Amino acid sequence: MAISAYTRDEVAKHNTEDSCWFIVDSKVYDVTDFVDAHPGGEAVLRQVAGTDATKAFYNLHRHEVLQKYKDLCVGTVEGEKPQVLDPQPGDLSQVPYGEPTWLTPQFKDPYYNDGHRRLQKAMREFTDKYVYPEAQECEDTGRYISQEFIERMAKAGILHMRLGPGKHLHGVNLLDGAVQGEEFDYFHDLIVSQELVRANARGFQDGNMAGMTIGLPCVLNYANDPAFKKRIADECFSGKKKICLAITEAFAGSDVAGLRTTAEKTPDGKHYVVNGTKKWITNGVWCDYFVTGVNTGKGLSVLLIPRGDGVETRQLSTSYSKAAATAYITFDKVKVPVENLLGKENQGIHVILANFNHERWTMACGTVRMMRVIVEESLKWAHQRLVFGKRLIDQPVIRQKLAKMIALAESHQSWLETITYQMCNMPYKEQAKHLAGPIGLLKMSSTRAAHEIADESVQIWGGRGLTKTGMGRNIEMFNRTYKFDAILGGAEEVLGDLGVRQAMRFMPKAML
Ligand code: HEM
Repeated sequence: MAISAYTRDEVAKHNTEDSCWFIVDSKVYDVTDFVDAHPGGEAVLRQVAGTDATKAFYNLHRHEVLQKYKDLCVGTVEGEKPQVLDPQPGDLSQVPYGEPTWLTPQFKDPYYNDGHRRLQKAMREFTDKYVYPEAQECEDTGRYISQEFIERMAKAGILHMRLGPGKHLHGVNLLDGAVQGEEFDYFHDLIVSQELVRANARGFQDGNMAGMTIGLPCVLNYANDPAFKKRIADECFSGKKKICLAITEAFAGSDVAGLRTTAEKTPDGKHYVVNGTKKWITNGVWCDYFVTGVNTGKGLSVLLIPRGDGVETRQLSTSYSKAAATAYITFDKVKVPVENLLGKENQGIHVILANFNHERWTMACGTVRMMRVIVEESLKWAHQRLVFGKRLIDQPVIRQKLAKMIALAESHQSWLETITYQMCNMPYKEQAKHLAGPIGLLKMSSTRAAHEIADESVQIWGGRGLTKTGMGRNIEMFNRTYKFDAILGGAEEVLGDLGVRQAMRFMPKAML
């Protein structure tokens, strides 16, 4: 349909009961049939009928409202061009500090190659087109991730990529050839993690197969039978079956030696019988497989327990969305074949520890990207919000807050990239020795920085930063949920201590 052009005088005539038009950013909107449905009420729209309502609109709405209601746009103002950026799926942000340095055209960077850039572009488009709408709906309603969406990710190779570099990626079609599985390194991994976070829904972020990301590596690395491993991997990577990691209990969190879920062998030696409970198990509500930490008498063991007789899961209500499907699980005389043992009996601690660094590093990737989202949102808001006749950005106190937020986001991205570079260039076994400490410190420091950014941003946004809908909803979401990263995967204090204890091991006899 051809877009009509109207003069401002023509628009001005549409200020009657039967015809209500106004201008936003040189575009003409006919809201005559929408006034009754307008969430902000009819009166406010009637007050601006026939006028240019650009300032009023952007003081009260996010730009995406206009994208959602684009059908109300009937034309443009003759001789004028819209000034406000209209981001499309896949676009990079043009807001200063809205993207990391390597995605900012005027800067050079030492780490990323063409393959990384191709993957970033493909992931951004996928996230904007498919992840964002699914994430926002699930986050709001608490609905669980849909099977259709899981299969879409499986087809694009995203489920494979979530586990990081490795043989499981070889020969897999990754986002229509954006990257070859054989080339996939930790910078690709970082890109996947950081792009997915842009769906701005912390509960859904975990609901989006986080259990698989931390549970399936235990099977890939520690299954004792190749056929068994292949079957479980195929089922999970295709999205047909879902898997999660079930270690934590109400009795014991980080202290895995205190686990009270027991597994006793049957007299014929063919099964374990499992009894006990698990708490805060991400995705547990809808999972088919539980990679479970159990006490086998002389130590900890890890079993892959399929959902079946004696396994019950129920939803826990936490401060993020129910879309995360966080579960309380009970195992009541559950019979598990001995073939489902991962690693060796009583030596399960190795199975659990092996993936910790990757999990923590992935969480740091997410936290650091979310910090940047908050910086970008706050910069936009400070430029568009008018109070006492001035923009917020014109107040020195607001600029101070932004300066602190930008510095925290930028410095943590740089530190993250330095560590990622080491991960790319160090054998996995060496990483446990040399990088567990730095990764622990990075995660600890990122979540402390997130705490500062959440706090400062709410002060900038005021009531909107405390409101779940509308302009400040991402600020509200971040302020409510940043703590998940400060607790899950190792609490800040535990990780800080780990970082210093690792340094102590390498301390020379250096005297002052
Ligand atoms: C095409 C034009 C418009 C559309 C599609 C629209 C849509 C909406 C929507 C969806 C909301 C709910 C909050 C949100 O999601 O952001 C809202 C709230 C609101 N709108 Fe509009 N609106 C339009 C124009 C305007 C204009 C021109 C004004 C004022 C002059 C206005 C005043 C308000 C107010 C006061 C609220 C409540 C804000 C709050 O709770 O903070 N709207 N509008």
